[in-house]
Amino acid sequence: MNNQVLPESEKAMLPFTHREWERRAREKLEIGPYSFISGNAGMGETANSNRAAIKEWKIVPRVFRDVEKRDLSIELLEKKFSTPILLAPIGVQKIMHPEGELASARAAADSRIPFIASTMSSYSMEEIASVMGDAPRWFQLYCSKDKEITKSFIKRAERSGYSAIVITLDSSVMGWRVQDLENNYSPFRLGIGLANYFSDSTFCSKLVKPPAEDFAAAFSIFSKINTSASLTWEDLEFLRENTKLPILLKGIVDPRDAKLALDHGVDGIIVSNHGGRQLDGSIAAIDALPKVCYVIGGKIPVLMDSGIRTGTDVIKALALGASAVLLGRPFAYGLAVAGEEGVKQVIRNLITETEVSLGLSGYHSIKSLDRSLVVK
Ligand SMILES: Cc1cc2nc3c(=O)[nH]c(=O)nc-3n(C[C@H](O)[C@H](O)[C@H](O)COP(=O)(O)O)c2cc1C
Ligand SMILES: CCCCCCC(=O)C(=O)O
Repeated sequence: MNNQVLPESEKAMLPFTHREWERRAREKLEIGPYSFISGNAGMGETANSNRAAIKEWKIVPRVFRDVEKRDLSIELLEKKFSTPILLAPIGVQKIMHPEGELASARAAADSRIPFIASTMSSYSMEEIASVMGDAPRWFQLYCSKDKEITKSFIKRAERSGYSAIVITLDSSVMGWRVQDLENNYSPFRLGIGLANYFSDSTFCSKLVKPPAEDFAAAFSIFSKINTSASLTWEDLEFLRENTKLPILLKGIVDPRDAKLALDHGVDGIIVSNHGGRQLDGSIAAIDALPKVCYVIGGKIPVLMDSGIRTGTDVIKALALGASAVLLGRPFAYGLAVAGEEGVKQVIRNLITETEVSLGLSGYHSIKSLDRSLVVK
């Protein structure tokens, strides 16, 4: 599939619904990778709640309001974007397609949708940046136990044109992912998702031999320093001191944490429960959103992910106060099914459905959306 341009006949046959993308991805992938993407923590209750809660919110459309022209543009961190959609940080994309992040980053760049590159990417952040030209990109950081590595990642992200740092906080340890345990599957053990580490001079300075010559030793060191479970609010100071880029915190669902984030001067937060992959039985992200937005009071942007599948989901999240949403698994399935073209098609479908839903709701712009559009 490398660099493959799909023939028009195949493009026309690409799916429109999330269910069908997922079905085709399942057909295409081995059970290990497929379950890693689709799987959740524990009994999958958080993931189920994400969808159930979005469904519980209902749109109450308005009429006679001139929706001839519809404007999806937003402003975020002092930059203008043509839609309120970003691609969520998703690691290990080579398990979905050989071109992995390079394909999805190109698709995001083509649609001018910000791409958030994961720490656990299967291509390095520089390789990803190199296919994006000047298109918007952010870097998602898992803070390493080794602060020098964290610093090095931040500097590399700055040098390669990433314009914000997203720090994920809901993954101090890996969630209890039963399907991966049953399948005895881990992309990391296969060396996938470690590109940022293996291309890092600070990380490599700790090795006797380069990762290509002694994978076992490199993997063992990676496993020891990968993420830190001892972080506290004090560590934000260290991060702030080490970059002038905007910092967003991902994985906030409690309004008290939102308030702390605000008090600590972060530039944005992302309400997320990691799509239900981390803590099972936690609050649905969309249900956490209104209270978080209330305490933030519009002072910094509040983004949201976990369960966004359709244009109406986007509209609901924005009406409940989100400044923008992150698209997760839908684009991962698009990538698995048809590489770059699949991701482009998933994005196109979502943007078009969002625009149609905005108009049908009786609103002409994202800016004009308000809380009264949705009820439970
Ligand atoms: C396969 C996979 C890998 C992910 N990797 C990361 C990651 O490296 N960093 C991160 O912050 N979130 C990661 N996420 C979580 C997403 O950023 C996002 O929060 C989640 O996919 C939202 O849920 P949804 O896909 O059900 O909408 C990952 C999600 C998936 C499905
Ligand atoms: C210790 C957390 C590692 C997570 C790896 C990638 C990820 O975020 C995922 O959801 O999978």
